[in-house]
Amino acid sequence: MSLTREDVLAALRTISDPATGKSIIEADLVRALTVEDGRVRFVIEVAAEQGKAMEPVRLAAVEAVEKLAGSGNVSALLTAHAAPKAPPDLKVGRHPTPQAGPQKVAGVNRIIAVASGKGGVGKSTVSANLAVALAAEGKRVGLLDADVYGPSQPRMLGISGRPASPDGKTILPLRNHGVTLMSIGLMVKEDEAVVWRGPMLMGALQQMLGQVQWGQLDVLIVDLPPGTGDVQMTLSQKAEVTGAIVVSTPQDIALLDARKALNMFDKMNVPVLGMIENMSSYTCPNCGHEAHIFGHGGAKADAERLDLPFLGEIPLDLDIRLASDGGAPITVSKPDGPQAGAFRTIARKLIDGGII
Ligand SMILES: Nc1ncnc2c1ncn2[C@@H]1O[C@H](COP(=O)(O)OP(=O)(O)OP(=O)(O)O)[C@@H](O)[C@H]1O
Repeated sequence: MSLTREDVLAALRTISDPATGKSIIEADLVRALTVEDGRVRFVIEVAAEQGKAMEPVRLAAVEAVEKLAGSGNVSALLTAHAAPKAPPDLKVGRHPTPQAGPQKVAGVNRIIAVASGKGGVGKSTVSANLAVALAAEGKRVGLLDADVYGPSQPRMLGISGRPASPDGKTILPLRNHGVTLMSIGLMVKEDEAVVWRGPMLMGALQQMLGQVQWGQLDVLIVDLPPGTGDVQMTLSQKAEVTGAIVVSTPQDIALLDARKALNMFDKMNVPVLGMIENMSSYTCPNCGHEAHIFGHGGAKADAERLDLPFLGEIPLDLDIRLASDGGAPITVSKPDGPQAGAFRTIARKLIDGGII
C-alpha cells in the first residue's frame, strides 16, 4: 500500500507543540506537506522567538513519519516568521457587498472557469492538473477553489493550514507545485460552508476574488461547484470571466447535464472555450487493452455539433486518482507519463490558441 497524506497527518498528530500542548497539526504549524513517490516533505512554521527551541519537535516529526516512509525519505524544514502572525479575523461567508457590474481582479490577466453539469466527473482533477501543466509551461497560474460544497483543491495540491491575513483585510494565498491557491476549504471548517445559503456563498466568493492578494497572474483558474447554481452566476456577475471550460464524462447522462452548463454560460454571456472529456478510456495495466467504460467520444461529438473547440481527452487511470489523493497531481508526480501528457496537450492547446 502506498503512503498517503492521511497516514502522514496521523503520524504528525502524535507530535505535540510545546507552546500550545496541541498536536503540531491542530496547532496549525505544518505547511506545504507533499507526499510524492513515497517521499514526504513538509515545513514546520514557528514564531521567530521559538526558533531553535523547536528543533527537537522537527526531529520528532521526522522520526514519526520515517516509521512509515522509511529512513531518509522524509525532509522537514523549520521556518520562522519574523513577527507573530496576526490571526486572520476575516469573516468569510458574509453577505455580498454591492458592486457595479463585473470587475477585473487586480493583477489577474484572465479568468477561466472550469465547470461541469454533474458532480464527480473530475472537474477538480482537471482544474488542478491543468493549473500545474500551465505553470510548467511558464505561465503564472492561480487556482481559486470555488467548489464551496466540496472544496478539494487543498488536498489535491497538497496544501494545508490557514492562509494568513496580516492586516485583517487582505488574504495571502498559499502556493505549491508552482500554483497559487485559495480555497474556501482553507478558510472555514470542513462541514461549515455546506450549510451556507446563497447570499453567504456569494459573499465568500466575492471576498476570495477581491481580498486575496493573487499577485501577477497570467491566468486564474476557477474550479466551480458542479451544476448551474448561485456560485456560477455570482462569478460572472462579480468578475470579468474570459471564458469557461466544461468537463464531462462520456455517459449520456453526464453529457445531458454538460449541455445545461453550456446553456447557462450562453445565458450569462460567458464564452465557452471548449470541452474536455474525462474518464474517456481505460487501458488495462496488465494486458494493455483499451476499454471505454463510460462510452467514448460523446463530448467531442457534442463540441462539434455545437461548434465549440474540443480540448482533449483524459483517460480513466488509477494513477491519476492516487496522485490527486496524495497531494501531488499526476502532472507533478509523473510529469513525463502519458496521463500527464494528456493534460499537457490541453495546456499547450490553450496557449497555442492564444487563450492563455
Ligand atoms: N481521469 C481520472 N482517472 C481516475 N480517477 C479520476 C479521474 N478524474 C477524476 N478521478 C477521481 O474521481 C473522483 C472525483 O473527481 P473530482 O473530485 O475531480 O470530480 P469533481 O467533478 O470535481 O467532483 P465534485 O462533484 O466534488 O465537484 C476523485 O476521486 C478523483 O480522483
